Amino acid sequence: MTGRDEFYNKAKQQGYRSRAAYKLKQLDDLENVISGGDTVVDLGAAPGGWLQVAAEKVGPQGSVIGVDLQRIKDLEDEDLAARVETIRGDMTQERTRERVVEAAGGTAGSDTDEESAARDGGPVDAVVSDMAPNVSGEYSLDQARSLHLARQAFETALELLDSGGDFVVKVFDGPDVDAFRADLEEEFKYVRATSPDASRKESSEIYLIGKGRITAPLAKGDELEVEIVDVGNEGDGIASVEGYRLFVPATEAGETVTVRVEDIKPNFGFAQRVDRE
Ligand SMILES: C[S@@+](CC[C@H](N)C(=O)[O-])C[C@H]1O[C@@H](n2cnc3c(N)ncnc32)[C@H](O)[C@@H]1O
Repeated sequence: MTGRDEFYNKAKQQGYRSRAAYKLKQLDDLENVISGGDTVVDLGAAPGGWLQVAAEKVGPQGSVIGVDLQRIKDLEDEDLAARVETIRGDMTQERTRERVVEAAGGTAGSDTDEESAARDGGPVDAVVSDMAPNVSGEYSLDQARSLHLARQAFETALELLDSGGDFVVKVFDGPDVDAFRADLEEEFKYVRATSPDASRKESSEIYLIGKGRITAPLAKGDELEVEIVDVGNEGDGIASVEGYRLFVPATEAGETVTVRVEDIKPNFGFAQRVDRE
């Protein structure tokens, strides 16, 4: 029996809408991305296999928002259906992304969504994307389209994910995937690449799992007093704010200085001392 038959038959027997349901189960077994009570956004959700699995895992206190170009039929199981909201739309369109943010309880339409989520975290615990383009058969084209969809999912995740939230994204493997992974690594505690057993053997798809979205405890423009606890390789002083590293030029270890935050990255930031202005 091939892998295809095994998961296809299992899905039929167990009432899942797609064999893909087992991929999400395997990804979740590996990295525990969905817990009871979570709010989950499922991108590229039709026909709904991942939606069924996600709705089971979030339990009665959780909720799942599924988005697809195709219409997604309501789940047959009433308990699961009550936890699921679906949106029909194209995730490459800003309007669809706004509808998803609204459904998740965020404030859509502001340019600062991503910036504020980078500081305070957003309303969502996990964003999972199984989006895939219609394949043309020309691999380099399909791969580029798949990466484009994965990047759209990543932007949505940055807008929506709470601090500590997780991201799962499918992408067809190819040369630019390393750069995409490096971008994820800046935003999450760690990133893992995997091909679940339920993926067809001949498939070139991989899933990247970003675990633990990192958010900064500070925002650009904040002024605060910090103690310089160390000096970096470039000679800048380093302060620690709730474990977050802030680089402050022209300071020395042991000094207490007032600084203004100039730039914020997920892992570290830059500030200028203002007590000498
Ligand atoms: C592999 S299927 C998803 C299967 C699903 N995870 C399941 O378990 O049933 C990929 C889906 O991505 C959707 N998709 C592709 N491009 C999209 C886009 N721009 N916006 C929203 N959905 C998209 C397709 O319509 C398709 O339903």
